[in-house]
Amino acid sequence: MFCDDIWQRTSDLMRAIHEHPFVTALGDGSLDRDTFVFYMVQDARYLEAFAKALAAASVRAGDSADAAFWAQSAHTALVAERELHSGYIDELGDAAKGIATSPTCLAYSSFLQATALSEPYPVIAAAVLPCFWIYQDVGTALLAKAGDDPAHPYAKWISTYSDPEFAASVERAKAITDRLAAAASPDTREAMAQAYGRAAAYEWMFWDSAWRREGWPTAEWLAP
Ligand SMILES: Cc1ncc(CN)c(N)n1
Repeated sequence: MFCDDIWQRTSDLMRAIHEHPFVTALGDGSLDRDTFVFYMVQDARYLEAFAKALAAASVRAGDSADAAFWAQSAHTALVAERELHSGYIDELGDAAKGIATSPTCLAYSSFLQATALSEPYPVIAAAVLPCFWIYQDVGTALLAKAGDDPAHPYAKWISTYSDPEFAASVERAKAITDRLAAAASPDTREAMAQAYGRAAAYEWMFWDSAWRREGWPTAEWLAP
């Protein structure tokens, strides 16, 4: 199956994600608050692009149940996930507005939007899959380590991505992607694997860019 294969092929990257200092500090609660807010600001912007890619998948889906799933997921990204973000971002108030969109956030968002606009439907499905699956994998691992402690500073983040309802949506996205891959030509299947791998790499880069609070190296000459 496509998903089993790709999970195997990206296992080194998954280990690096789980071991990244941003992720381990998120899990043990030691993550600096401003670093987390920087991440949340970037993520709120990223989610708009992600939701557009999901909406494109809905438009392109041949099957109406799949179309409804992608449209529902776009709604979840824009409403439920962003609600989680605004709770954390409100703490920073106007200062959040001054945080420039990072190069990595822009690159990942642009990749998803370009894929949504110009690639076949199965490739769009593969490109958005890491956004579901990797977050559920990380959320579940952090819950196992941190436990269900409401006093944990990032409890809401952990419970959002370890939620069984979110896990069900991941299973659905995987099932759709597996079905599309099974019916795809070898070239399309390879393009799906490339798109999945690229998005998974961007997932690591997104944590890393937040950890470094990545800015534009050109900022001293041109405001980003
Ligand atoms: C970068 C990123 N990737 C995935 C997710 C989970 N939808 C997220 N909120 N942000």
